[in-house]
Amino acid sequence: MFLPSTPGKFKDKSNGMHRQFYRCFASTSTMFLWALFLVALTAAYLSFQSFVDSGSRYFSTAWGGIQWEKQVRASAQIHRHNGFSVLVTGAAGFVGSHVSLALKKRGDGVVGLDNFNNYYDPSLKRDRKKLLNSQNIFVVEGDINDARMLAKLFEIAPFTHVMHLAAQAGVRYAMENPQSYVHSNIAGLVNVLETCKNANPQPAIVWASSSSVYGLNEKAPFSESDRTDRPASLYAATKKAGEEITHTYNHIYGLSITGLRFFTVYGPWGRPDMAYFSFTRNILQGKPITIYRGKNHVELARDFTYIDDIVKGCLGSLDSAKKSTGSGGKKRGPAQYRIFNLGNTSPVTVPMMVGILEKQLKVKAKKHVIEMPGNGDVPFTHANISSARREFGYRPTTDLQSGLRKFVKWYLSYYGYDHGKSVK
Ligand SMILES: O=C(O)[C@H]1O[C@H](OP(=O)(O)OP(=O)(O)OC[C@H]2O[C@@H](n3ccc(=O)[nH]c3=O)[C@H](O)[C@@H]2O)[C@H](O)[C@@H](O)[C@@H]1O
Repeated sequence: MFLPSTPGKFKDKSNGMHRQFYRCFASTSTMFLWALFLVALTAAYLSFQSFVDSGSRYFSTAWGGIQWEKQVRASAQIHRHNGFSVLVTGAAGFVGSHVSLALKKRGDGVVGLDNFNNYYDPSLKRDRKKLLNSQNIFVVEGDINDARMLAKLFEIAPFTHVMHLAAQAGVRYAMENPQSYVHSNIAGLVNVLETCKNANPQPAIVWASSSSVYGLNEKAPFSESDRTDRPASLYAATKKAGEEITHTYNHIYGLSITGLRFFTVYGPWGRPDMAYFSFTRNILQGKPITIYRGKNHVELARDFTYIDDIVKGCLGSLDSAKKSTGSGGKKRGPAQYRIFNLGNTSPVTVPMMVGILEKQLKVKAKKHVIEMPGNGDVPFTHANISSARREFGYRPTTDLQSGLRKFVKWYLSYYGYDHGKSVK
């Protein structure tokens, strides 16, 4: 039975209606029907609630519950004077795991977040997670597109900083799976920013852009003020879009933002999809490697940057980041917006990189040299790092030879000479 919401109208109805109403309730069968209706209503409500509560299932991850909240809270705990509480997205990733460990080591609170997707062998991510767990860093299994989960994290732990490293990486894979770049690097980024903008207090955000935003830029070395409007891959385009998107959140909501353009980061616990890593595996397995070459037989070159130098750059960025000025979605004044190159400043050609690997692995590579396919690659990268040096004393100290030595040592201890065969 529908009861009008306006009492006046209800009163205007005749007395007959009151009698009808009474008779209706007096009948036992009607009462039984009412009871059934109420039971059905309650059941429907409860199942709707449980559907809403299990929203995270949509992202095929598990989060929530008292135990989970306890772990988040403990992990976010700060253990040094004036320390930070940092949410690290992509914490089971290459850069994310290293940055998380470094922050924890100096006494900052760290909560990791990762969706453990299978872009590359997830068992490597699981092992990185184990490493973080052994240092009392809790890694939440969740997706940056899950707004409810992110809001919950901020409710439990008022993070001072967000180190946003979760992304769909890789330049050439963008041709195979373009949507994954939009999903993580655009939609996911916006979701992280939305959460940060609504947080009270708002955290300062440091996030990973990419050297690939320089695209077809030919002026070397690359400076932050150089053109970045000619990306050569969808990956680069999504990172460039991220720079514009973060700018709007800085402008409208007063979020403090620092974007870091990483230059081909390598090292222990690295990404198996990257050339130095897959070359190592193939060389050890006696399989051929494909070396791309530019037009007119020009060798490709990269400003390979060792992971420890990148970690120093990330921590320097966090330490020099000013506070966000807004709160609860409202801007209170202008906030800091920065972009830095984090490179090594000394590009090395790909054949030279292969030569270093051959020496350290003591195995000759079976090289297959082909013209660079039109797949989004750029011929060379070279960072000008004077901005980061000025701002927080960024000074890379590891050359490719020493860095690859450390990588090879790790690779052999992790996979062994033969285990490489079972790796994807
Ligand atoms: O600097 C960056 O911002 C980017 O660095 C790397 O991208 P890339 O420099 O292309 O790194 P690799 O995929 O390891 O390639 C390194 C070089 O090896 C070459 N290469 C790659 C693969 C291959 O089979 N053969 C080959 O010659 C590439 O053309 C490139 O010149 C990362 O994969 C990106 O996620 C990151 O954003």
